[in-house]
Amino acid sequence: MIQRCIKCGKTYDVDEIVYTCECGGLLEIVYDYEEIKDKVSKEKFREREIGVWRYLEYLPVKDESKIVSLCEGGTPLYRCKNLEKELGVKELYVKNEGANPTGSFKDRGMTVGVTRANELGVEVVGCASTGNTSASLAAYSARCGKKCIVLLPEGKVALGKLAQAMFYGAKVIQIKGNFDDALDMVKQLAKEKLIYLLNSINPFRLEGQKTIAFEICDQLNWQVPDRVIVPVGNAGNISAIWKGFKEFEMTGIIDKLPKMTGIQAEGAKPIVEAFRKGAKDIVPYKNPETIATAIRIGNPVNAPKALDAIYSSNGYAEAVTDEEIVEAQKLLARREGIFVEPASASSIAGLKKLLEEGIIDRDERIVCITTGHGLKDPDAAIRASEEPIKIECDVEILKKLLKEL
Ligand SMILES: Cc1ncc(COP(=O)(O)O)c(C=O)c1O
Ligand SMILES: N[C@@H](CCOP(=O)(O)O)C(=O)O
Repeated sequence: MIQRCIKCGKTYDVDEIVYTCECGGLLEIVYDYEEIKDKVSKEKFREREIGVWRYLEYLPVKDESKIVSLCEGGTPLYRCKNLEKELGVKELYVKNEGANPTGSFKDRGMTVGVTRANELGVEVVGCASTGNTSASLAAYSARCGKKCIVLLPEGKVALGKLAQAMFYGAKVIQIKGNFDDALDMVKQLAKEKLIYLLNSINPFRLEGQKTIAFEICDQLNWQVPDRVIVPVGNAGNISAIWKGFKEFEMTGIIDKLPKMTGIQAEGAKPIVEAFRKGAKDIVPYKNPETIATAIRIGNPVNAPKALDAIYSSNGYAEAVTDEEIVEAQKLLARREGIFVEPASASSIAGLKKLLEEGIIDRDERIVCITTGHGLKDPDAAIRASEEPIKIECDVEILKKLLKEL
């Protein structure tokens, strides 16, 4: 197992604390896949609880006694027949990552990233966040008694997420800037070795997130979807999921790969713009803006990995408006009973748009990833809903209202 630069190929020992290559390239964890192939089987996976650690052989952990877990992963993969009818698509699933312990997919990354911190014996962990990363890191660091500092863009973090980071006991710092500014600041702390950085620039964290791909295959009884649609912000998740599918293919668990499709918000879409030009690099947004605060990111650190996932898989990238996001959020709640936060609904909004544009074939087997729970952002949900009706304590009035249902 080594850390390898995706740009120049330089390798680093796994025990070295390094976030990017000296050439500036992103790092990834590379394993001996022949060795993994000999150790794993579909039957062996099934002997373990479903969740991140079912796929232990693919995870960068040397000392299992150091694992920090809150039973993450094992999230439901819902077949969505009502939406299939509504949108006119043959086979649609939603992988609901809001069902994780702190309500987002970040827990998959944190169980591995914080385990890594535990193995290294670091005392202070930190991150910049639009909310979910901080909630998750605060919980996992509490679980193993580490100090935690989180930097948030003031006034732009959904209430539920802020409450979580505060309540789990992290040192919460709000800055007068956006997420990208906050990330620059914590990167500096990490460079000076003052914190162990657990944003998705850390390749160990992404190893946990790739288990979304493993679980999708497992839950579909080892069939592979034609397409996976993912909301994109800092672009770690789509990159990690793609790595997961590739590793399952390399080790003989599956025999095909899905088209990776990334969805950004209209006001924060540097990856979509790069994709439209066929470029490998993005032009960052200085002032990203969207109701989906989780993906309000102008300079996604994992853009090179995400663009590679999209190009190599023959996938696609599209942007959706805030109105389309809210409409999709309601659709998912009202047709399927799945309540997600706005950023999560962008995968559904993107699906709808790409079907209408004829980019997605209606016969495809599709998995949309919904990344965070609806209760993370109660303000957004209330703003998008009708006011509750207020009445006197009179059952006759109530009966009249019942008839209007
Ligand atoms: C709910 C939610 N959805 C999507 C994203 C985007 O994921 P990524 O940054 O890995 O692209 C994030 C955070 O980044 C998030 O919190
Ligand atoms: N939406 C994210 C933004 C940070 O992304 P990360 O994957 O690099 O930690 C958040 O929840 O903070």
